[in-house]
Amino acid sequence: MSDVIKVAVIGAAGRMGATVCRAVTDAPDLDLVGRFDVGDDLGDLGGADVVVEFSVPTASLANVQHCVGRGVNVVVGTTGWSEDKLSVLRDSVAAQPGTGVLIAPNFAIGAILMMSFAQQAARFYESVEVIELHHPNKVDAPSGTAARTADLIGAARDEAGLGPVPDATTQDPGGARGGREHGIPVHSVRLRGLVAHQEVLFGAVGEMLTIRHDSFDRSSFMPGVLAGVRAVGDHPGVTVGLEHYLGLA
Ligand SMILES: NC(=O)C1=CN([C@@H]2O[C@H](COP(=O)(O)OP(=O)(O)OC[C@H]3O[C@@H](n4cnc5c(N)ncnc54)[C@H](O)[C@@H]3O)[C@@H](O)[C@H]2O)C=CC1
Ligand SMILES: O=C(O)C1=N[C@H](C(=O)O)C[C@H](O)C1
Repeated sequence: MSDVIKVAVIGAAGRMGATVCRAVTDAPDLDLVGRFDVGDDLGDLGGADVVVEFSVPTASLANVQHCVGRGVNVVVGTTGWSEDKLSVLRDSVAAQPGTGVLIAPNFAIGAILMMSFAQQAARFYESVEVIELHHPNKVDAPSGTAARTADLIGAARDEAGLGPVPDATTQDPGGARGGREHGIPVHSVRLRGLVAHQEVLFGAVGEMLTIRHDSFDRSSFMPGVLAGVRAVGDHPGVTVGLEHYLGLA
């Protein structure tokens, strides 16, 4: 049984945490050794080799630092990782050489492909907008996936020398044009019945390209989470995006 990976979950009582606990329990090569949620003492993390962290943006950095401080690898799904937070985390990880942290804004394979396709398409289109649609219990907007998608598109546009997206709006008292991430308009919809969905709309003269991904169930994230758990030990340092483990980046 020496190949079995011991896994603990932080945020275990949440929608994602509970789904991860079931997926880990069902995987023959993984052993669920700890479930932690708000207020719990993380202590020695139940002796885990790998921790999966799905909590809230305000708590995630401290939770991940607790794990890293003990040399435990972490797979992080929680959103809200600003450059400032990442920089603090990189310093903590540098003090624990060999420890790996994977931060993935989205673990669904189709969502990773959607971001990759959008990055590829970005330089060919003058106009682009991102629409993300989620369940109404989501606390953050825009979604981590939308922010990441806009960043990738914005960087590709910068590299291609494209200017700002065309937009003649001068009157928008209610914020109908949405927010901006890396200069890209991003719109957040919250609707009962939805799980996690995103459309990227590209426009050029006489044509439009739509790239859409839908997660209808949280099971869609589990193959990516488990792939991260199995591989994080082979990727020391901080990695942002599961695409780096999948040969897509
Ligand atoms: N990367 C991905 O593929 C995905 C990421 N997410 C992200 O995961 C996060 C969690 O999403 P959900 O499970 O839907 O939320 P949720 O609200 O159902 O669960 C969050 C859990 O974290 C717990 N929590 C709060 N503070 C904590 C702390 N200090 N320490 C430990 N646990 C704490 C809560 O009690 C709750 O049980 C969000 O940031 C969401 O955007 C969600 C789905 C997929
Ligand atoms: O809160 C969610 O549900 C999700 N959060 C992630 C995000 O913010 O991008 C991933 C997925 O969209 C589901």
